[in-house]
Amino acid sequence: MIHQLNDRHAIESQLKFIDGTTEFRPEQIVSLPEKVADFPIIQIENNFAKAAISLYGGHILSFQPVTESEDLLFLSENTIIQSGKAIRGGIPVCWPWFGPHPEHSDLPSHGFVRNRFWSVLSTATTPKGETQIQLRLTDTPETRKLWPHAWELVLDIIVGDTLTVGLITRNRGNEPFTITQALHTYFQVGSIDGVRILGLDRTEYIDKVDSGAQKFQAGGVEITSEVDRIYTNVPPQLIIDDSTWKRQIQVLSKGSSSAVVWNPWSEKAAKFPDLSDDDYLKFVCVETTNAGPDRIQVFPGSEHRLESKIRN
Ligand SMILES: O=P(O)(O)OC[C@H]1O[C@H](O)[C@H](O)[C@@H](O)[C@@H]1O
Repeated sequence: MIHQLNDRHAIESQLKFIDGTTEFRPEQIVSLPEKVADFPIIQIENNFAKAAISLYGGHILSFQPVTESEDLLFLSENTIIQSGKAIRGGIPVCWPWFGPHPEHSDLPSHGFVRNRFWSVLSTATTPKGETQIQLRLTDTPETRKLWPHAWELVLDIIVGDTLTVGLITRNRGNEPFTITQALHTYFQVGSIDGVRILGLDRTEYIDKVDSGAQKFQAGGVEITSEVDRIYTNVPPQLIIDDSTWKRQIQVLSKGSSSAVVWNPWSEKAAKFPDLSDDDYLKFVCVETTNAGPDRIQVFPGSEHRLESKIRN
């Protein structure tokens, strides 16, 4: 499979497929479905940045501009790469619902595309020399049991000095459907104590740690305990100000009016088998979403693009 992917989609000295089971943190691969012989990872290195993308989950694992000594994304050392399990870290794709299913608690949290293998639609070099990758996923009889709609998802990724991630939802059925979703980015930080998220001052949020109470943000967001919030009517630019590593990461969103900020803090993190006990100090999730009241209706034959641009 890796061989075929490289034959069709590799770009010389810029993009290649490697086998995650042997070449990318193989100790984290726990089990794979029998018919999948390997776990393909796209490795990108161009004049602007390095990145890694897993076809399992359509999941960006790493993005490090050449100007940076540390990856902008956090990926847990303890992540378990296993069929049916979501990868902890990077940019999970939550779709077609964010969080628990609104009616059926037995359905998977954050939808069902985090643990499916995406296919490669195209790879290309842009005129500027950035690398563009498009991944694709469509409905199957199995997904229609979970969500009875016909759809196509395209994950449109550009690796340059900025990482651009566009998640395009197309309705291929005969009726409109409504989605919530997230590009659930785990940002790596020097230490959570030195982090302030800027751009959310004077916005309202739903506090999931306080039974969904509606609250008002005053000033930058500092994280000193468990935080799980859906901010509504957010501006298109947020900044993660990291005083420990003296860097600011910008997050620019389109097709979204909400953002989720999440850190599980110590007690909850200790219960996650795929996080080590002190990992909560090393990341903050600032997620580009359509969540809470920010729901998107997609009509037959039309599409919606959720976009997040990340740069330092
Ligand atoms: O553990 P996961 O299913 O990946 O979810 C991780 C977190 O994602 C989001 O940030 C939600 O707001 C949280 O409530 C959830 O705990």
